[in-house]
Amino acid sequence: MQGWFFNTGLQDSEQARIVRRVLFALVAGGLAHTLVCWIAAQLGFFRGSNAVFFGLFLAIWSGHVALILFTLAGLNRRLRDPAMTMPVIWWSTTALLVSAFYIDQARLCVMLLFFAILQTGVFRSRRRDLVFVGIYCVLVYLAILLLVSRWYPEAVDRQAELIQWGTFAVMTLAVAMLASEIGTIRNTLARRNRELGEIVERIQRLAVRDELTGLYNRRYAMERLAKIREMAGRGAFGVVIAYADLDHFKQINDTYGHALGDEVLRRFAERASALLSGRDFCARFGGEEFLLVLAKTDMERARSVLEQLRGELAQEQFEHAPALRVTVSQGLAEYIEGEPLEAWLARADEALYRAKGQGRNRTVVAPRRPLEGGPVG
Ligand SMILES: Nc1nc2c(ncn2[C@@H]2O[C@H](COP(=O)(O)OP(=O)(O)OP(=O)(O)O)[C@@H](O)[C@H]2O)c(=O)[nH]1
Repeated sequence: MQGWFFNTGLQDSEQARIVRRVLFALVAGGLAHTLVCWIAAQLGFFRGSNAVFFGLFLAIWSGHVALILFTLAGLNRRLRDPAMTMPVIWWSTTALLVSAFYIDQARLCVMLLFFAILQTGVFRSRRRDLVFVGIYCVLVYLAILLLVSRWYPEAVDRQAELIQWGTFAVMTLAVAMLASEIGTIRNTLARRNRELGEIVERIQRLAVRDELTGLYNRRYAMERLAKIREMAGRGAFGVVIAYADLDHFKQINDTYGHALGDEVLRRFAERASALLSGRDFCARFGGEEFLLVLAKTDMERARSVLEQLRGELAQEQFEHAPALRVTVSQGLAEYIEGEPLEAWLARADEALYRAKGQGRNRTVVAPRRPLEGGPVG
């Protein structure tokens, strides 16, 4: 039972689409079936009284209505396939077969409706399920012929009926092969779609992220920083930026190899990301240079975060380089109201330059200086 029932979390729009489809399949299909049988009955091809005819179609329509009510009540949501494609196909095929038992001269006409039923599943069902229902229909159709020719030999032309059955069986096989072909195309399309989705996801990621560290790339970081600066410019909050540059990184590469250099870059990214929160972010600007943006922050807190980062990095242990100690130089600059983005970045860069010049492994704060031609807060 567990395989059949579970909650799919179906959306309401999807459920509405399913209800419309089930309604259409059962009402339109049911009407077509009833009409064909009714015409056959008017032509005297229905073997049975009016009571049998009405009793039969009352039973068939009760089944149709039950399936419709089941869907309208939303109980289909709990099925593995909420669209109920196969249950509807199995039920409609059975209804068709039962009516075919009573209709002698127009039996094939009634059975041809099976292809209309089958096509509702071609795009939605598994090949195997359609093959099963095809075999079921062909065999039960044969069983009906054998029973009718045994019980009512005067009502059937055995040879003609068998030829019609053979044609029906071949057509069912052809439709099953077509369904199989469509199934293969569907599977290929689904796989391609999946692959395409993954590629799009990767491209979107690459457009904003640095592949090695997973941090934002320079282009995206600059976009975000410009927006944050705008908000800060409206007096919403203070922002501090920091350039961070790993010390003697070339030497690390030369001594331990490029792979370990990459590992160092990743560790720095992890440490920095773990320390930042909310709107704060860290981006890789290229090589071993990073930009950290600390929003809603004053210089005191920013400095303490950056010092913590420097301290944690110095404690990092590397399995393949136990003696390695990684240090970083950092230059901080707090946003001054009205300051252009380039000037703000240049101040942070100058501070970093000074940190390097003063012997590295330190954090230097850029002085707040008046803007040319304008007051500074
Ligand atoms: N492993 C690795 N190395 C990189 C990557 N990108 C750039 N580099 C290397 O980073 C090194 C940067 O060296 P430099 O600019 O001389 O800086 P530094 O050795 O850190 O010296 P200072 O910054 O003055 O302390 C170069 O050797 C680059 O080849 C990368 O993605 N992975």
